[in-house]
Amino acid sequence: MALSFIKKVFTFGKPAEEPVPAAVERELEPRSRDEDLPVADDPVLAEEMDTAGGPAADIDEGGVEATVSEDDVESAILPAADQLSDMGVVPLSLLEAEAAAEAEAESQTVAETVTEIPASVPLKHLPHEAADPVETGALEQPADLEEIVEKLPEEVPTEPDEIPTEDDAGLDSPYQPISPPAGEMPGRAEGGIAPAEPSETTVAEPETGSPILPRGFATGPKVVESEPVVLQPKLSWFQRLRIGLARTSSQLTGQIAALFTKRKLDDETLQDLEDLLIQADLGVETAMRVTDTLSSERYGKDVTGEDVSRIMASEIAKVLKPVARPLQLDLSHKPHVILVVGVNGTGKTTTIGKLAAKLSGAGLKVMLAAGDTFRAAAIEQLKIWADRTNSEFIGTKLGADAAGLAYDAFEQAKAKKCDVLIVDTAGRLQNKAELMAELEKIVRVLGKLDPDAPHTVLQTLDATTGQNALSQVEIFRNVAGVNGLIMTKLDGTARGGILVAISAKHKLPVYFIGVGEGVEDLEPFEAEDFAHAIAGLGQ
Ligand SMILES: Nc1nc2c(ncn2[C@@H]2O[C@H](COP(=O)(O)OP(=O)(O)OP(=O)(O)O)[C@@H](O)[C@H]2O)c(=O)[nH]1
Repeated sequence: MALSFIKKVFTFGKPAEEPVPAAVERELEPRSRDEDLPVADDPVLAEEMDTAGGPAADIDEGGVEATVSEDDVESAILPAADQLSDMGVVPLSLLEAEAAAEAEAESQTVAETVTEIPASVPLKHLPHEAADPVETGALEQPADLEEIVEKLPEEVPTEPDEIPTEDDAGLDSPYQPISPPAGEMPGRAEGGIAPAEPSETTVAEPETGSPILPRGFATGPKVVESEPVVLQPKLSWFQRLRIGLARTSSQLTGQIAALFTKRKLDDETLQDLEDLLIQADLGVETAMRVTDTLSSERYGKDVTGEDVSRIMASEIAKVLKPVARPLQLDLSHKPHVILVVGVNGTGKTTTIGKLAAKLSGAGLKVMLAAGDTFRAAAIEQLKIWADRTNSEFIGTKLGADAAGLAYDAFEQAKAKKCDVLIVDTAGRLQNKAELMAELEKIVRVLGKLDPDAPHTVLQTLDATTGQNALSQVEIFRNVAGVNGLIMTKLDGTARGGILVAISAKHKLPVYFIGVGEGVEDLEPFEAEDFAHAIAGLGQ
């Protein structure tokens, strides 16, 4: 089963691409980066607190305290009993007597209510109406609810134990949510994360004699969830692709539909369509293919938006079919080295994690090498992916030489008999000559260990960058010998058409596409599916 999976996703055999030139001197001295990488600013919140002084002590002007008797004090503070009722104040003794009378009345009402319930009804089935003291009149319905709400304390004290912590978050995502400190937890009213409310089913206090358990454990019988868990139906890959490309396709088809409302196909409409397709990043070549085919089939006739979408899907598929190829793993090389390159934030590390999940899930031994030595977070992120995917991991200290790390990684992967070594690299803009030279060096160093290594040089492209992706491919291809592409972030962009333009221009294999941040959001690139999804058609 594992082998058939690998065959589906990857193809074994010698890669079709030219081997990377090798035999260049090894240069492994440590170096530091002189390029500024973007850093996130931490917002600082400050709160000022005012303290008000109390009133000054009652001391006479001469600084001598006045002497008064106890009786004087009492008469000065407490008015006479007959004056109290005029002031709307009831002496404490009267309040106590009233409270006692109320309590007696209440217990009588409850007793009456209980006698109305048939003895045969089990307690848990007691009708709410009968037991509700408001309904039964045992408690008076408050006359003015707002008045009561006003009297409630403004802030409900938060138990530290109720606040979810990083430990509670689980490892479903490689990015761990960071809980704010207890004092900064946003309240439910603000729409943020509210501290968990104590549930009736939680055992609040240990029974007498039972051990005190660590936080997160409870004693008592197994708690049954009160609400059934509703499982979301699993979407097919094509459905996920359609959803991911929805912004691209809805914009494109909406504009096409508007163009072809009650219009016969003439030169002007064809020109408008060509402009529209170019603006949608599909590229001049593909735009002209679509208009030529449409013109030869329907010139002078009525045309609907759907007619255009069908022809567009068919022409896009013709461009994409030659590049939709599986990633060839040559397992006669152990390890098969995949070097992952690309501009900052294009999804290199995430894609490596997704690839490692597929490969190790199919039974291959994988090693991940943290060649992005500029960002501590990138090293940590890759380590998390390695742990999640049961892959071997090799990293080095921040600022160390990336080519040296690649060299060590190759030797370790070989010693550990890994099938695949995937080397992450720091993101770099294609116009930064020095950083691009570092990539060249990584390729040279790997080539000293195996003349064919790196066997695959994968470039990740962020679909949201649009036209800029075209020049990214051009330069990375020249410097690092890119021989395969993965396009990420096709979800949430209206610029998915750029993949068609890149395929038409560079004709490099497109192995996978990413339509989300989850581990399952990377799939082999299928030309027909992609063409249909982008044209807003069914499979
Ligand atoms: N929506 C979406 N987000 C993605 C996809 N692939 C990656 N991302 C997100 O893009 C962001 C950057 O991804 P990384 O994997 O860190 O990118 P990188 O190229 O390694 O970044 P650098 O190390 O800075 O060069 C992260 O938030 C990822 O979760 C995708 O297919 N769809």
